[in-house]
Amino acid sequence: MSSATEILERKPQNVAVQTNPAHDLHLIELDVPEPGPTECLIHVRATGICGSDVHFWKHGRIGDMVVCGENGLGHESAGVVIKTGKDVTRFKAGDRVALECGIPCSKPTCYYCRTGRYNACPEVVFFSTPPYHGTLRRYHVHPEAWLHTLPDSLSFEEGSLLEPLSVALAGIDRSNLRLGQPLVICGAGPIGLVTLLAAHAAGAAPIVITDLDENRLATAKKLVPRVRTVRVERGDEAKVLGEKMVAALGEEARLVLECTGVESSIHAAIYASAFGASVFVIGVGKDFQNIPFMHLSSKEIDLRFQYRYHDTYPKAISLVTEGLIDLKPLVTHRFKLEGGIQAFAAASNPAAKAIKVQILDE
Ligand SMILES: NC(=O)c1ccc[n+]([C@@H]2O[C@H](COP(=O)([O-])OP(=O)(O)OC[C@H]3O[C@@H](n4cnc5c(N)ncnc54)[C@H](O)[C@@H]3O)[C@@H](O)[C@H]2O)c1
Ligand SMILES: OC[C@H](O)C(O)[C@@H](O)CO
Ligand SMILES: [Zn+2]
Ligand SMILES: [Zn+2]
Repeated sequence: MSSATEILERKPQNVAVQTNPAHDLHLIELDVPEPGPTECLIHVRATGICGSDVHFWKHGRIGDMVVCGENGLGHESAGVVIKTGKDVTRFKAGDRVALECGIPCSKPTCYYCRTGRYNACPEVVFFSTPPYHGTLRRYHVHPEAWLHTLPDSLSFEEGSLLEPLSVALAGIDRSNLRLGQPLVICGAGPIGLVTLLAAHAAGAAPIVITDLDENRLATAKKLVPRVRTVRVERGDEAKVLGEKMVAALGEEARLVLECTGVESSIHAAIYASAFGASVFVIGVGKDFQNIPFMHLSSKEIDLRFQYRYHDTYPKAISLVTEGLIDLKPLVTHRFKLEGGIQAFAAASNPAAKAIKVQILDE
């Protein structure tokens, strides 16, 4: 028996981490699914916890994506193919893969799929976004088309971190960041930090990063020593905070990558911006937010947004394998699959000082 299929004998329990409308985060044991003709059965070896997983658990919704029943979490995953459907051509048992978790319809009649902007597909199945289950489970069936070969030089953890890196790359790409461009990043959570790594690789200079949390700013400095940090105090007035960002950058910002989704941080980003600047919001937050409308208008500031990503995995894999981006230092906590509940406790408790929590299975 190959080592890939031996796992099913050794660990037949398909343990998964789920939430529900009662915010009851729990482990459950599911049947091992059979792959369809164009699907692969994956042994999920590493899954990172995303802020949105915590959100679906604690708040039961992100915008109009609402937890309505039992909902498996996790969409930052990498693993090993253990079985293939009869029509699968690119993978075999034993192959190491990163999972791209947004599965668009891919129909030629779908404008967004046909034109390549498949993150906008209205029929997308995004694993872990209600009503679809997530990949935080031992065994998961995934369409062949949305698996990416994980080079041997990359660990499963790095494979799972390609997902938040994808978010950052999509934002950076659409923001038109240029070599030598001064940049402000708001928020030094995993998304802000991955954005920092990518912006550093892309040649932004100088770079300022903000956060409320001193520990996260210290992590930013460790990752990119040349970054300039601005500590935000709760209750800081947005205009004053904007001035602090300008002082740290040495000029008014022409581009801000906003990675918190918090209203006051978006305001500060706007006040830090020059005439004609772009404030590019990657963070997600409250359904309705106020904006300093006349300030945006009189300074012709573009307020733009990013929703997930398309075509970023191959780029993300190249950037990591070529040594331009090192994702490994982002992982601060590791748990076994059976410790999934404790993993979520660490990811959601600021006192644990976690950046990226990983759930691993051998
Ligand atoms: N657009 C997308 O497709 C996409 C994809 C993934 C995640 N996200 C979103 O990106 C955001 C960041 O994700 P994350 O995993 O880094 O979340 P996180 O909550 O771990 O990090 C957010 C950081 O922002 C900091 N922060 C909060 N208020 C602040 C303020 N006023 N000023 C400066 N910093 C402040 C927090 O201290 C924290 O370090 C979240 O809203 C997440 O849901 C968006
Ligand atoms: O990384 C992808 C994000 O977490 C998802 O888009 C989530 O915010 C909503 O489904
Ligand atoms: Zn996510
Ligand atoms: Zn489509």
